[in-house]
Amino acid sequence: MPTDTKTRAVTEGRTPDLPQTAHARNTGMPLDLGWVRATRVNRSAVERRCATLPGRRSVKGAHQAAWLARAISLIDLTTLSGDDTPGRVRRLCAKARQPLRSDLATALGVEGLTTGAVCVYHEMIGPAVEALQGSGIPVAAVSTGFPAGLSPFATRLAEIEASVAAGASEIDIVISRRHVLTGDWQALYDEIAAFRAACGPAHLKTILATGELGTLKDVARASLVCMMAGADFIKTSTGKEPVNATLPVGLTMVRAIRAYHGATGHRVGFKPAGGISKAKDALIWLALIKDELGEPWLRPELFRFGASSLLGDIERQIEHHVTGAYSAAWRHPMG
Ligand SMILES: O=C[C@H](O)COP(=O)(O)O
Repeated sequence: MPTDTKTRAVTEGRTPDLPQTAHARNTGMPLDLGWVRATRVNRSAVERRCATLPGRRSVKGAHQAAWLARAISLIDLTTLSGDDTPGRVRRLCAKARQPLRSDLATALGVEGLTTGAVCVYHEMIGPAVEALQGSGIPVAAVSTGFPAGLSPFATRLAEIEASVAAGASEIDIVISRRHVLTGDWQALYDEIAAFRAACGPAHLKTILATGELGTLKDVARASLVCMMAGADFIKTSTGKEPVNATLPVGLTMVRAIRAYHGATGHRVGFKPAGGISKAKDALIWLALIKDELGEPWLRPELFRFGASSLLGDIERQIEHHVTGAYSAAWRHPMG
């Protein structure tokens, strides 16, 4: 297909232009222990459903490029390394501002496309805020003793407040896994409600660290409790657990979001994170969200990928779509 035909098809099928309706924050609700304890998950049904996703939902050509462009707009471009430096964060922010090479963005008709956010540790908020000035791209900070979440409670609250004061408008907290593992739902609710209060205007993303929760039933119950306590997003993983974002965990969480929306009218966002590094996997996640939650969730206010290396692979696939050739992965550095 000649490039101009491809370009037109992508532009017609482009998806980042969804109407940006105002999104009311989840205000939470009192802890409903009856609902929490009655929640069950049929693991084999979930696994069967997930097994059908990769084959059934493959999109090709211009549609695939359009979905990949949409995926870029939904990435929390992340660096969470002990050796992060202001220079690395500035390079990452430059990538967030212009995630696609300009000839590729032009060919797809997505000039001005940016990632959904940049996600960093507290000490890197300053350089990120400075580098993103004027771009409208939010800075997200991981918090509350990320990734284990085992520092003193007062320290975790103070960390949130410090990150908001430093300019983070999204706070990715880690929950106390022990509250889930011991079934202490009141303690989990109280913790998340306090984190939400400490966030003030910043949006609260609650990381469940699902790889450490044991069962899908507890993933569903923890998801509900976090939403009842006022989470704006529920997020799978820190990226540091041995098992991170899996489709069964994702399906369980989005069904909890759907149930909560049905009961309260509040739309809570979803962020799969950790180990999502291939464009084809991003497409499967988007298909899952479209099937289970529908189009309203496919925008940055309600869906993000937490990913440090996904963008590079997406850029390679888009380059292949536009030019017919693949470039080496090293030509798409992140930071
Ligand atoms: O929240 C984001 C994750 O830490 C990123 O994980 P990743 O490095 O496996 O993409």
